[in-house]
Amino acid sequence: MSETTPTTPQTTLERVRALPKVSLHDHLDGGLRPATIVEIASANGHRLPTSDPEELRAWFRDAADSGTLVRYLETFDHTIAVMQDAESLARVATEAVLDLAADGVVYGELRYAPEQHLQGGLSLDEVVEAVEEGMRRGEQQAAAAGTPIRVGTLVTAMRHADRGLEIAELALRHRDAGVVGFDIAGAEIGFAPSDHLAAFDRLHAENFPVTIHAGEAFGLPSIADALHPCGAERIGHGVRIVEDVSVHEGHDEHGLPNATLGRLATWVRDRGIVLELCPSSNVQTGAATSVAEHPITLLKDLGFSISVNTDNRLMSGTSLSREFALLVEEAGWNLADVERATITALSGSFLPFPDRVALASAVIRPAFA
Ligand SMILES: O=c1[nH]cnc2c1ncn2[C@@H]1O[C@H](CO)[C@@H](O)[C@H]1O
Ligand SMILES: [Zn+2]
Repeated sequence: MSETTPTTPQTTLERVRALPKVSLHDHLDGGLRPATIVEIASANGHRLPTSDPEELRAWFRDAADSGTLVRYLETFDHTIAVMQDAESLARVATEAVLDLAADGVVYGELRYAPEQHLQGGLSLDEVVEAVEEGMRRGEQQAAAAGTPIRVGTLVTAMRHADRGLEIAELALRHRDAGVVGFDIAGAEIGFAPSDHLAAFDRLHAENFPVTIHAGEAFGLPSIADALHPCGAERIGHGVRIVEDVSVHEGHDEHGLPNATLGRLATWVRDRGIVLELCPSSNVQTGAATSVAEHPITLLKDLGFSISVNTDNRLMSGTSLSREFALLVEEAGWNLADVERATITALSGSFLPFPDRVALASAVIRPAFA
């Protein structure tokens, strides 16, 4: 950050917000506006911890600050409860697109698990149709507001449930209508990616891209399982790949940390597997101690393909700009690091290749130049 005026956290945040960014890992049901939750809950009778939007915003952040993934995930009961009819699903999707666009995101992938939105009588296909409708509306409104954004959705299956293949088929049915990829999420310990191998095999037989949450609450075996039998194109989180990296004293001739990589970490780095890292979320679930000490900075310095993400903007009280600003303020990142992570995210995205090239050359490169 080379300028004569001193940089403060606020100015860093504003500078990063003005730059075009790419978001790969953002849960639709983890990013609702508190006022929207209050409004829909009062209409559908769902009881919330508080009906004051600002108190509710704080409640989510505090409750998610729990130290374990399982307790962090309990907070989703209150967002999922207000996403059970077509109108609410479309509204939440539109607002998510507008909120990303206002934060300077120019391409985003939003994920959610359709199987969690059936309590009001919708079918799986109706859930996906409502979300896609809301996404298109969001894109149109963002363009009209002068903050153009393109979004794709990732259809997620819950790893503890037994519907992987059915959800994979659902994703395939909507692949030309906005669904760009497939994911599995939920509690990681005890629920291996290969429990859903039939889904991943089916998707790969149809040349459909997959990302898998792995290496967040469980370690290297989870990442290896996601990559090899399951063939994930990207890894959701993957932060615990650092358990296969030993750091030694000192630095090499380029000023980079001396480290030895195990076979799995070598594979992930050398194949350029894009990791969807989510610093603040990891601090809340206990996967990292702080943003300053988050392994993302070591992984960046060692040449891993890292992207920066929010995971759940509501639960972490964050935005993509804020995640980058924290890395700049607390972990020594500069704007070249922000640009590199943005280009990496774009390269790993499930957008068609010519669209990625166009976005990089017409929007991202010029803004950082
Ligand atoms: O960081 C995470 N790790 C694992 N699962 C998650 C994370 N964030 C959200 N979800 C889960 O994904 C579902 C669909 O969006 C959410 O309902 C939540 O249960
Ligand atoms: Zn996630």
